[in-house]
Amino acid sequence: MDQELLTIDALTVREGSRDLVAEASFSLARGECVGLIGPNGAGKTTLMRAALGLQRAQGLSSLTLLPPEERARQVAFLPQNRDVAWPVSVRDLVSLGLLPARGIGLHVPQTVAERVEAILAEMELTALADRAATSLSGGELARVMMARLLVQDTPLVIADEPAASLDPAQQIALMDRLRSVADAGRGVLVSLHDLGLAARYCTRLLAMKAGRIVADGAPMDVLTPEVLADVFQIRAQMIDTSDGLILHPVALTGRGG
Ligand SMILES: Nc1ncnc2c1ncn2[C@@H]1O[C@H](COP(=O)(O)OP(=O)(O)OP(=O)(O)O)[C@@H](O)[C@H]1O
Repeated sequence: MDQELLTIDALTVREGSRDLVAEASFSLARGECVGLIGPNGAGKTTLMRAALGLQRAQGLSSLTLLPPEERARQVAFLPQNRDVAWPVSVRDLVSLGLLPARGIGLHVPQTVAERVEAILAEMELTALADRAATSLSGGELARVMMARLLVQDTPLVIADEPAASLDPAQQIALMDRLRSVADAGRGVLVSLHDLGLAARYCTRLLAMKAGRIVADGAPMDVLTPEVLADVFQIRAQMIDTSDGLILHPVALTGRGG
């Protein structure tokens, strides 16, 4: 079985005279939960979209070599923009994730319906299944979008800031789920702003600064004082506990600095 789920080679996204993503290269193998970290505007979303073929780029992404139907079976994507334009029910919204599997039409095959109910239950969304998605709170909608992502059961999952707007318990549940996707032999690429979650749950981190991947490795090898200062302009207190690494960011200077 091919272990590589994604290969990116010298991927570059140019806008005018600026490289939003500059010569990004990495591979992602089965079993990996790769956290993409970096400050606002570093290029994380642009890199993910270019890797998926949603944004024009130079260089190689193995996903863009696949025909559209095969790409849809290979990768599921959670975009940062979670706007829902119509008052579609939660159940239907999650079911839409399976469009490549079920085809367009009103008829939902029994196996697809069962899978949707199972993921709704797993994500504690059964009670909300008949609610209009437009009536949900931000955190509830984030969980629905996660359910729509996970229902697809693709070898590769790409999620852009899935932890945004979730409460602490839901953030932990989300990261547990993403990690178990990787532990089951699939692969995850996830952008995160919470460096503590990234350190505890990711098997590997990619740090981006101004469009470039400037560090790639195990969390402890990436979250060094040098990288934290250079990429994030912070330092951090790190405590190794039985619950995993606790990382508390503080400013380089000033209060707490
Ligand atoms: N179409 C565009 N034209 C010009 N600049 C763009 C375009 N799209 C994105 N950018 C710029 O590219 C940079 C990278 O944006 P991107 O959304 O990839 O960053 P990010 O790391 O995901 O940031 P955040 O953490 O804030 O979501 C930003 O400075 C953004 O303003």
